[in-house]
Amino acid sequence: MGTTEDMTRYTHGGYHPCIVGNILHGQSSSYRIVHKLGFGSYATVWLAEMMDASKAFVAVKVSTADGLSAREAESLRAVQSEHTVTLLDAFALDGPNGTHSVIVTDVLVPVLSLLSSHLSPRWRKKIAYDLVLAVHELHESGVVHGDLHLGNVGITIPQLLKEDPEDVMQDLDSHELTIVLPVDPKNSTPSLPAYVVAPCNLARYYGRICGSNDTPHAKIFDFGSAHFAGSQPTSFQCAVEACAPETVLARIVDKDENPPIGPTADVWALGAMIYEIVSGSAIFRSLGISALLTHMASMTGSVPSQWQARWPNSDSPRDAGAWWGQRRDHLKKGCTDDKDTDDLINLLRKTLVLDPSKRPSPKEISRDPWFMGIQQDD
Ligand SMILES: Nc1ncnc2c1ncn2[C@@H]1O[C@H](COP(=O)(O)OP(=O)(O)OP(=O)(O)O)[C@@H](O)[C@H]1O
Repeated sequence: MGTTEDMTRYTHGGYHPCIVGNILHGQSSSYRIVHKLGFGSYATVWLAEMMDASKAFVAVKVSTADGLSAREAESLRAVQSEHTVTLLDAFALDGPNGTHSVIVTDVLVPVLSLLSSHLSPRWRKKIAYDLVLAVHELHESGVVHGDLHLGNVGITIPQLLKEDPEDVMQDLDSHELTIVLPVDPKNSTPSLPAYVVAPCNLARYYGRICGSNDTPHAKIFDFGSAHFAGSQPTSFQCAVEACAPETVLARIVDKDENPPIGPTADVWALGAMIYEIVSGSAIFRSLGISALLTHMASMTGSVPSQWQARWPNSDSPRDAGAWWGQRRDHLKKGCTDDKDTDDLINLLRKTLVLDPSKRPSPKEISRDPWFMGIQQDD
């Protein structure tokens, strides 16, 4: 993905042409757009100031006008917990490209933008623990996230509410704007914004005002693929680094365009996220989805009997102990000592199990010895 969204998506059914200074009128307040936070396939996300006495900063996610994100607010309402992004407002916005679902939430610092910096093992473990609790709470509410990966995890930044809004704006990067000027004036259309804005670097701001000594508090966002257990998501998304084997099998071998995604796929993703939080890199780095099955079998050692006929090279000999042994040093860099590393590998091998019915529940994961010490903080 580039640093700004794909311009061709500013069309009917696509992105809303937001620019800095726009005011959006919600149900509980109005919001003045002051900067860009990010963008995805289904939305642009903006830093906005509430236009009330609080002048609080919020994140405003303006979805594409294809209706695919219409259920995000509904799922979020069902799961509100301290480990999911806080829903502050939800409303519809009519514009030149159609009707967009808008949700307003608290501002989070994307965790991926922080992982490369020096972070203590305890910091990493606390993030992992928050995610386990998040998935437990989601499943208790009957909701499956359906697209869990570290790109959808952020750290809260309560300091943002305490700082003077003018100081915050001064401390954030200045706006990097690219003018949108069609070569042929006849192609000018209200579907396009006057300019596109590069997202601000919230991680740098966070590093400056919070530092890495703070105890982090992680939350999950992007509920665009969330659905009630037993139903289907409106859109299929699967991040290669956290996609469950049953989903890969259905997609690649059975050619199912919209495979069912259940709670156990969230648990697989949890294992993949914990690996990445500690080691700093994804468990199946730089692989395409079609290569995943072979690597998953090497990691686990064998393929469940019910899948053997459909799994590529299912009967090749494999040594899962050697697979984990090769990654031990890498994982140890994010752990406190040898025991901590061994406990982590035990937890990962218990969680990243091919057969979905044999994976532990998030509650069981939260009681794992690797989390001892962190559990007592809660
Ligand atoms: N609450 C938030 N606080 C800060 N930044 C956010 C917040 N929500 C989203 N973002 C930023 O905007 C980006 C896009 O958001 P999101 O993932 O919700 O959109 P999407 O279109 O549903 O994405 P995808 O293509 O992954 O489905 C995120 O990667 C993140 O950088």
